[in-house]
Amino acid sequence: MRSAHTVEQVRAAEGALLAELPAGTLMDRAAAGLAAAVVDLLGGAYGRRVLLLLGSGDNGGDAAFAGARLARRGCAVEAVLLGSSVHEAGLAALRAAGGRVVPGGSSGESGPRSRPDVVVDGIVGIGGRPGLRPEAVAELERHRGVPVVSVDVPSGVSVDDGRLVGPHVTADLTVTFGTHKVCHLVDPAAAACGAVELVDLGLRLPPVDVVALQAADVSSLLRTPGDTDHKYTRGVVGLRTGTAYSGAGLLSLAGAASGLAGMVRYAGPDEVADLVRAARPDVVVGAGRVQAWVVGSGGGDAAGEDLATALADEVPVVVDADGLRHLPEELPAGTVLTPHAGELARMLGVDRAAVEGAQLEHARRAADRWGAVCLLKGRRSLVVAPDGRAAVTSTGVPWLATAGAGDVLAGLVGALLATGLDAFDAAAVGSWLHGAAATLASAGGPITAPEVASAIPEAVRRLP
Ligand SMILES: NC(=O)C1=CN([C@@H]2O[C@H](COP(=O)(O)OP(=O)(O)OC[C@H]3O[C@@H](n4cnc5c(N)ncnc54)[C@H](OP(=O)(O)O)[C@@H]3O)[C@@H](O)[C@H]2O)[C@@H](O)CC1
Ligand SMILES: [K+]
Repeated sequence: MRSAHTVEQVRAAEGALLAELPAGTLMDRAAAGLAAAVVDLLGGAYGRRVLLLLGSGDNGGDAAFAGARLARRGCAVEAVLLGSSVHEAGLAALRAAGGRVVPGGSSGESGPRSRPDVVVDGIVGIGGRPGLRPEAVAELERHRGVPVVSVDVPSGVSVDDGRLVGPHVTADLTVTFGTHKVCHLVDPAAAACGAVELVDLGLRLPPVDVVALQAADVSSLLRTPGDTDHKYTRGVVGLRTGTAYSGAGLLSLAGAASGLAGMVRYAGPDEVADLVRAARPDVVVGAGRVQAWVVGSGGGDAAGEDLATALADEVPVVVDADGLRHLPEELPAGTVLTPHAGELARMLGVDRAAVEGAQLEHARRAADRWGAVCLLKGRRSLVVAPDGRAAVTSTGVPWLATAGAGDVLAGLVGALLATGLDAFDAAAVGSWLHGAAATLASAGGPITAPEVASAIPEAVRRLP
């Protein structure tokens, strides 16, 4: 499991370790990992040109000490000082190793002589305020097109919630220390990190609020049938979907009928039921006992009634699409809401752009407001529990942004709920498998929602 900690948690863990270790040990570990990552990126050290952008804090210190290591390995290292002060020990080490300070701004005679092979962003780390100063923006602009390695975090992003406020660095690689920070996992900041590499510092860290499941976590959460299981003990998922738009109903069925639950029931209107019979002989048509319901996908105006009927059964419910317009004041624990940014914006009475810019915050507001799990769909879908715990989905491909993919997801999450997973795990595992199935189906090319549903069993087979 990839875990992200808050700045406060990192500071506390760092403080405890600093008290036990000789001065400079942690920064030395950080700088060694950073220098190694830069060499990996460059494919070597000797003769490579490295430009360091140094701010006034320890983030600049990390970059300067890494620069000293790179200079000793034969890199030509130059540094532009962008802070109100500089990490003196780091700068002294850099100079002693042959690195030199050059002025920023327009390239004069004493400025950097040639285009660097890599820019190392040591402007600010976890002590930075969101946004960048104009000199930093100008310096970054000057080296546009050169690969950027950010130290700890891309400078300028909002570290603890993944928001982007004002200018920020967009990195190709971010080398972080001790643990992931929220901005490495949560969009939109996560998209500014590029690849993220974690350097272990030996910090002793507390339990976390934000995680990203990995394949092994999904594998251990998934309920696989045992010898004595039959279809009812494996769980029955029911769908009241497609009441207005039968296509969405069929897609939610395709997600639900991916083999994870023991049985799928369809309880929609007769004309859609006829289509279901023709398309899916494995689906049982007609209402009956279920362990979880899926409502809302393609529900249109009937979604409110579908939701009320499903809630009356007192089993967990997935509420998707049109169902989200009919939420009661309170929902039972065990409900999963699956909005995209536009739907969440409407639910909370805010602009879509506000949701997209602060995804974790808004998903938490909805989870808290309705006492339900909120699965906010996006490039990195977020699953948030009413107590604030969050799981970020790191699987998937941009091709997954396609009509009907959300209906498949709702059905899949319903099937997982029916197998007995709690709402948070069902949403997190479902979202992970949905992304993994999309990646498999895509193989680099375009995909359709039915193909994503068809690839779910293969995504499960490939789990460790
Ligand atoms: N924790 C750990 O375990 C370890 C941490 N380590 C490292 O330490 C880093 C944290 O260092 P830190 O605390 O010195 O803060 P950091 O982010 O470098 O700079 C803050 C200073 O920058 C300034 N400033 C603020 N906002 C700004 C802005 N938008 N734009 C421009 N400038 C801005 C402001 O100073 P000012 O210029 O305003 O005087 C402020 O004081 C951490 O990310 C990691 O790299 C590792 O060495 C190993 C172990
Ligand atoms: K940085």
